[in-house]
Amino acid sequence: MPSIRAPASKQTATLQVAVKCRPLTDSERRRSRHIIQVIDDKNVVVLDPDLSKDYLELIQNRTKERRYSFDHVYAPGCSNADVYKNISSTIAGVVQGLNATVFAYGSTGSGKTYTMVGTHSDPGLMVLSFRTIFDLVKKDDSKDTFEVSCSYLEVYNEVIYDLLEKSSGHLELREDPEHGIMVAGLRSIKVHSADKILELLNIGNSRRKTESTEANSTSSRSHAVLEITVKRKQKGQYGSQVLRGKLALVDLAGSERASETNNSGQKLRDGANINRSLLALANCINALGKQNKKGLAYVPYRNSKLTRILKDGLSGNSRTVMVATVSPADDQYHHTTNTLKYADRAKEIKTHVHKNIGHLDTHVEDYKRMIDNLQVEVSRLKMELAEKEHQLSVKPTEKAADNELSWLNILSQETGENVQERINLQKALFELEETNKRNRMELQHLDDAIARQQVNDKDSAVLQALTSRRQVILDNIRDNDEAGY
Ligand SMILES: Nc1ncnc2c1ncn2[C@@H]1O[C@H](COP(=O)(O)OP(=O)(O)OP(=O)(O)O)[C@@H](O)[C@H]1O
Repeated sequence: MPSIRAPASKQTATLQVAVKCRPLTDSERRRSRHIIQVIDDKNVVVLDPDLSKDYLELIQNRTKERRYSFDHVYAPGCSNADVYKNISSTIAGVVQGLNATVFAYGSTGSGKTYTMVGTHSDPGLMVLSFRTIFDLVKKDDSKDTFEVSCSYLEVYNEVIYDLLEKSSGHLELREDPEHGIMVAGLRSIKVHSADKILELLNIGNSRRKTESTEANSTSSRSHAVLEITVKRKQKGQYGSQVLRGKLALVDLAGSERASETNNSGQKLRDGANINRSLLALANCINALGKQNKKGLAYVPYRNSKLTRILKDGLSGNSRTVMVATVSPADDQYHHTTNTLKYADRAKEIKTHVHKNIGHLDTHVEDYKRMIDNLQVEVSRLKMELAEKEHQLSVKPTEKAADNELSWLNILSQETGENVQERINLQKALFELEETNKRNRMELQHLDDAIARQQVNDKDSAVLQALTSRRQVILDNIRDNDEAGY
């Protein structure tokens, strides 16, 4: 028997999109022009720095500015606390059993880490969020009891690591029918104060892969996800129930163009992997953004670990905030307009929010999951131990055999990864086929309705609407078919 009750009602929410423009850095101030004008708290204009276009624009009578509107726009003088003011109610919902996701999206050096983590004098959205959670728990005057726990992971080169483990092994994603995507073996630590989470956040950040790149001296080379779970136990007249809210705070690695960075070797490979998952994210945003207007589009979540982890935040049970970060420097124009293009599409994304209500037997599920995680951990430790013991007992003459063995290990690991990849592809194809099956059904209904209109009603406006909808669905089927190749 599933312990989480089917929600009585789901509410549709629209992804909240904010744009934050950072100030010019000292070195940029010497060499760059400021090309962003924040008109008011919802509108921003980006000036095209390419002066050679002046004449062309003039004769085409087109403006050289691009204007965008978002839920919120923050000028360079705004602090992280200013951004937080507009999302604090979303964070507060976590204490009431609702899920929330906040992610920063932008090119390298645009201010994502500054926004999410912040500094001592300007704490970021991660720090402000868990302060709110503990304030609300402390101020709560009901008889409810609370349990707050925290996990912190990074996705680096398409591999998941636990940032709260000193030497974390590779972690795998699992699909739990009840809880969705889970990371097997990820530590979740119970915390009793905001200071404790801050301590864990700092420890995790010190383990995070960062590098000095041409574009940013402390560039994040991995995507980091801090997850805070609040379990609220309520004792009522007829028994107890548990509300479980989950907050995912995401600091993405910076996208960059290989041609701009002068990176080579490992840095170049990192960049390619970072771009691969960011491209997958952009493709998901694209597909979800047009879903509303264009019927069912295939959403390629399975193309990267990052998009699988963010799936709930992008379309499932979550109130979600995207903070698009941009630099005002003229040499960042293409990055800025690219970020704003995706931010603009993200405004169309809908999620479906409901409270996570469980009864006390939810604990049984928790224990099952904990045992599951512990088993993964135990088998990992056993393997490490066996490997160490083996290394200690190997004599020099056995070195060759040992090399052979490690080669075989690598081969078997790679085979395992290949099999997993094929399973993922198979699942993706299955989802694609399902989407198209539903699109074809709608097409059939539309054809029937068009035929009826042509014979009976002959209302030209309705006929036109049906025909254009039919075209949209056909386009969609074609797009989806292309995605399947
Ligand atoms: N609002 C701000 N006020 C002052 N400085 C800022 C602000 N936002 C960002 N910066 C500065 O800009 C630089 C780049 O910021 P940050 O490291 O946050 O970028 P990023 O988008 O996380 O980059 P990457 O993707 O490469 O990790 C840093 O020196 C940071 O201190």
